[in-house]
Amino acid sequence: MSTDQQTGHATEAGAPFDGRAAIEALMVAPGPPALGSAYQAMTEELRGFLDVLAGAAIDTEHAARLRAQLAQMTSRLRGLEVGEPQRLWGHWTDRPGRGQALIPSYDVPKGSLEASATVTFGRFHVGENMAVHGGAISMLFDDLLGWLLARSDLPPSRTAFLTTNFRAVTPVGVELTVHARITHVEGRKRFLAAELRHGDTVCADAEGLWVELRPGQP
Ligand SMILES: CCCCCCCCCC(=O)SCCNC(=O)CCNC(=O)[C@H](O)C(C)(C)COP(=O)(O)OP(=O)(O)OC[C@H]1O[C@@H](n2cnc3c(N)ncnc32)[C@H](O)[C@@H]1OP(=O)(O)O
Repeated sequence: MSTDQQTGHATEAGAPFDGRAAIEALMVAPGPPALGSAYQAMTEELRGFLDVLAGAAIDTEHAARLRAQLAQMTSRLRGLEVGEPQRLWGHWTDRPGRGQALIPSYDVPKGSLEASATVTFGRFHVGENMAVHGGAISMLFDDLLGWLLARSDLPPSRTAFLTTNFRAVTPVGVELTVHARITHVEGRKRFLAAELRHGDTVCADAEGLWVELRPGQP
């Protein structure tokens, strides 16, 4: 057994990284519940920080002070860096948001072919003119549909394509509804669709293909 230098995953000597096994391993919480609660609270605080920072008009002195504080935190964390399978970020698969701040938190039930959830974008995700950035919306769809599949009984898969249509401006700071569904499965191919609404207004929708990973496929 050796360690993949890039990902930190344990591999049989000379064997390639196995993406399917890595996704399956993620279905177990990476630590005890107390750490999960603390980590989830920390990522929620981070989301709040990024939203306030993205909306704040700070002065030069404030920016310099913040930079110094962030640099201090970064250097404290440097010594704690681990490989991909050991990291905690995004791996709290037993909790809404999974302990990450890339996209807003949402929750979908396990084992279903479709799900609805609520989600609120903050100012960190603003593109311009108080509209949510289109890339953030696509990222939400990719994550949500991938997560719906990960929580289904189907074997692990990966996004092959994702097409997003932006139908109306997506507002920031208000609760939105998102609906995701697995529309059909053909062999290794899973076709999915999603819709993001603000009240009765469809803000965006998406269609995508996920392809089941073969055992041993990266
Ligand atoms: C804890 C979990 C957290 C979940 C939430 C997080 C979600 C985040 C999700 C991601 O960000 S995933 C990262 C973004 N995606 C990638 O990096 C994928 C990169 N691409 C690949 O790895 C491969 O291209 C892929 C696995 C998708 C497919 O390669 P394969 O070699 O397995 O597919 P193959 O060529 O055997 O094709 C299988 C079928 O799919 C079809 N196909 C593959 N790619 C396609 C494509 N792009 N468009 C249309 N069809 C496609 C292909 O034509 C064929 O159809 P048929 O069986 O009918 O002949």
